[in-house]
Amino acid sequence: MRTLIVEMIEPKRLGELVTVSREFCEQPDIVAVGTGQIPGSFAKAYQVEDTVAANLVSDLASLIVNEGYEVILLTASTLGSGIAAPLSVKLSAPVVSEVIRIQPDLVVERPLYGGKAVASYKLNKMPAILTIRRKYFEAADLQGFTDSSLLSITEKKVELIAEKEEKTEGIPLEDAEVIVSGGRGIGTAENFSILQDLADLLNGAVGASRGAVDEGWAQPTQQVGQTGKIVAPSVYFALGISGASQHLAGIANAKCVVAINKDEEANIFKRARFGIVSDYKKIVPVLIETLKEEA
Ligand SMILES: Cc1cc2nc3c(=O)[nH]c(=O)nc-3n(C[C@H](O)[C@H](O)[C@H](O)COP(=O)(O)OP(=O)(O)OC[C@H]3O[C@@H](n4cnc5c(N)ncnc54)[C@H](O)[C@@H]3O)c2cc1C
Repeated sequence: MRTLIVEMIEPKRLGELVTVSREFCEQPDIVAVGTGQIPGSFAKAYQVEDTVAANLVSDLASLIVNEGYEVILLTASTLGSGIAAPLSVKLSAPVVSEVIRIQPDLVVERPLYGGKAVASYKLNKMPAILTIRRKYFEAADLQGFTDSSLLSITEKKVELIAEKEEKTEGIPLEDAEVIVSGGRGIGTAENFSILQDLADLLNGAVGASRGAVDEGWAQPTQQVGQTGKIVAPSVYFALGISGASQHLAGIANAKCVVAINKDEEANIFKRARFGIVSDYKKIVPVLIETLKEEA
């Protein structure tokens, strides 16, 4: 099937979409968004520097119709979701968002109800647009680079006039292999510093439940869950977090969850591979000391 990837030039994201594309075709085409060389080997590559979704939709739609693409793959990101919805309207094409698995015969799966269920959809009409949830597909190893031709934008509906990088310290939650998250059970904003110490030792990042964010102990950007970040670390520490379904929705793809909670009935223990029923203040300092000795 003729498959088109539309994505920012970022090897990991492109690699994940290339893996997905192999379910539909041997070699996809790409519209690479941004500047720089396009990593990997694509049948045909177009490049567009404009990163504003609203500006890309009309010309993307024309390209898709002219070239006869059948499957359009984007990441479930701000850009991908920003393109997918209006593109679907313009092409009268179905869109399935947050896809986590591709099954045979054009069946795709996505989580529902904050990860409590998985829904399967059969794609009956082409072109079909899929946004793919990050970290559910192993990124393909992209060798070499592909030359591209320019995809010109006919109408700049919105102009990006400034981009100011927000200073965030440490590793972004979405990329972290280890996350140490705290909830309302942490007790105070100051107590979060011990979570940072543990995260630093493990080269990880500090996350939080909405409970902790609502208390003002952590930043909204640190919130994990249904209305926060969807993360997929190798190890996720949940300290003083009860394990509400909305929080669990954010860690559905975490490989190993370690929970420390005073309440042995806490729901988080149902999701945890390792659970310690205790006050985190007794456990975390010991963990930190042990890790320092091992280092
Ligand atoms: C529409 C909607 C969207 C939501 N989105 C999100 C979201 O994205 N992310 C999210 O996290 N929540 C979200 N929530 C809120 C969610 O329902 C819970 O209220 C929230 O996750 C609770 O946070 P918590 O576990 O930190 O707090 P609590 O539920 O108050 O739990 C605190 C836990 O800490 C334990 N504890 C206390 N002291 C200690 C100690 N010293 N040592 C160890 N354990 C201790 C307690 O036993 C308890 O289990 C959402 C809710 C709604 C309605």
